[in-house]
Amino acid sequence: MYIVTAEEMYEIDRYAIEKGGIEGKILMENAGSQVAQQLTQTFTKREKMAVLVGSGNNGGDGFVIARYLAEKGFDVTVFQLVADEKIKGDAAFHKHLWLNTSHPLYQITEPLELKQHLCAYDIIIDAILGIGVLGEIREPIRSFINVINQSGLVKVAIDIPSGLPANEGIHVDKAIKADLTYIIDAPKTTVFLEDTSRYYGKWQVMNIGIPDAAHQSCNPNHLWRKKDVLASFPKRDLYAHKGSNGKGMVIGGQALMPGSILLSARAALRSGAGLITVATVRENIPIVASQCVEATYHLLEGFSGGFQSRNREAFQQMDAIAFGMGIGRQNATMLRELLESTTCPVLIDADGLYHWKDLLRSQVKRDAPTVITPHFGEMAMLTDRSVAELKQNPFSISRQFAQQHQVYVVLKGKNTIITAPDGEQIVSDQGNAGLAKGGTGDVLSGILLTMLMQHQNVLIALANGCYLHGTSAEYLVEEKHSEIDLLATDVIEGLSQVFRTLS
Ligand SMILES: NC(=O)C1=CN([C@@H]2O[C@H](COP(=O)(O)OP(=O)(O)OC[C@H]3O[C@@H](n4cnc5c(N)ncnc54)[C@H](O)[C@@H]3O)[C@@H](O)[C@H]2O)[C@@H](O)CC1
Ligand SMILES: Nc1ncnc2c1ncn2[C@@H]1O[C@H](COP(=O)(O)OP(=O)(O)O)[C@@H](O)[C@H]1O
Ligand SMILES: [K+]
Repeated sequence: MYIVTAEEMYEIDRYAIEKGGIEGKILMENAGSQVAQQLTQTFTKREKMAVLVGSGNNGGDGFVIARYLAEKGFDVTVFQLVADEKIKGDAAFHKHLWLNTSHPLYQITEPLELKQHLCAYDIIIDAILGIGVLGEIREPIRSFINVINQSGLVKVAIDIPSGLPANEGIHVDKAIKADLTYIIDAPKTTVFLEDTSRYYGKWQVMNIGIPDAAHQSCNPNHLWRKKDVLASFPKRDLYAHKGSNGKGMVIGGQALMPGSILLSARAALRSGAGLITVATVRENIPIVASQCVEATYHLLEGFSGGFQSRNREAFQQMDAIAFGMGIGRQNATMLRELLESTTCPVLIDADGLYHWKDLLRSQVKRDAPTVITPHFGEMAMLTDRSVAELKQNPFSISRQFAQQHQVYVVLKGKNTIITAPDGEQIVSDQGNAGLAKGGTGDVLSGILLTMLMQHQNVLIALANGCYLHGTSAEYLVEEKHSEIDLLATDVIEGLSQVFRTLS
């Protein structure tokens, strides 16, 4: 599935119309008929529906929806919230078809008038403003939105809740707070931001027959789904041996933090790693080894001094390395030497990100992929921005940072945004609030480590890893646990069930 900005959506429509030869009127017919079909399955004929239409093509969708609902015997009325002359083109065409049905059309100019009418209805279909909204919401639409939000009725938005911008980085002035949104063709960027996602309510994407070539013409971001994992997940070879399933190392764990490295190692093993070596300080080895008997151990030397040649030899045998879980914030020497002396992918997480920040000013020479996995707080630290600024612009800040430093960025949150050094982006929206606990990030690092050792394409490996992590939490909360009691260790155990659905 794709994720689009408003500009990309217009480009996709243009391509479908000009190159695909599908007229805009037909796309609008498809959009309206698809939404109407969903509405007839979700609501009953006892519920009275008010379709509110504005001046643009979003309003055009509204006329089509109303026509199909009426055809199916639903009690539906259209309220036109703009002057007649504002309705043009494809929307005017579909308004004409609605008028031909001889069902009523009321033109409303006053918010109070709308309020009085709405008393007689159960459901509002919001087709007032779509992705063409620009600037401050003008009167009288502004007041209409207030009336709708205060109505207490069920609000179903078409494509996007009216007034909400499609793109990140735009202040929300005034918008409908929908209970449900039927998104046309592809989710818009604001579906994935903390502040704006709440306006959508539940959402569902309507396929309106736009050819895939139209999407590919503008190379939009991807939303990673099970079918993408199934198409890209490496198959186990019948004659596989532990070497062919990848050798990986997790480096971290101060004396007071054995848990994080243990979680990463166990998650890496549960994700199918051939061999995992835990590199940690002497005090941790018996603790971690007692709970992770499948791993081998490397005594980490040179923590406070230089890089030991024993370390270098061990690191160079690996297919991928994860660094930083519970390692403490002192001394970036080891990370620098690790990055410069290895040719395998290196993933940097947790405290390791503080070491990496120290290295940003000096040039670290590296040809192999480097992956960083910050949460929003760590990303704010790395980019010298506030968390609030990041939450408003996570896509553009991640992209700029990944391109500038030539790294893969996994920006973790409810929606995890994965960015390649060339700017390509994938979103993983799996998971739930049960993951908002200490240790789940360490589990993710272990899963990603294994994916990195087994997949040629780093971006896809990372997207698959995030899918496994989030889906494990979803299955566990559906069947066994709750978001309250779920622990990081459960997420490791839950991986078995996710893998079974992939074979
Ligand atoms: N071929 C297409 O282009 C298709 C478009 N579709 C629908 O068309 C929508 C986009 O259509 P449009 O580009 O006409 O955009 P809109 O439907 O969002 O309408 C834009 C109009 O809204 C008004 N407006 C904009 N900003 C405003 C503000 N701040 N305050 C008050 N009024 C404001 C202006 O009159 C502007 O011309 C999509 O969201 C989707 O619902 C679908 O029908 C599928 C096909
Ligand atoms: N509300 C949420 N919904 C979905 N996933 C979440 C949520 N909160 C956290 N996560 C996921 O949980 C993990 C937390 O990682 P992190 O904050 O690094 O934890 P820690 O460092 O304590 O192990 C990330 O993968 C993140 O995407
Ligand atoms: K709308």
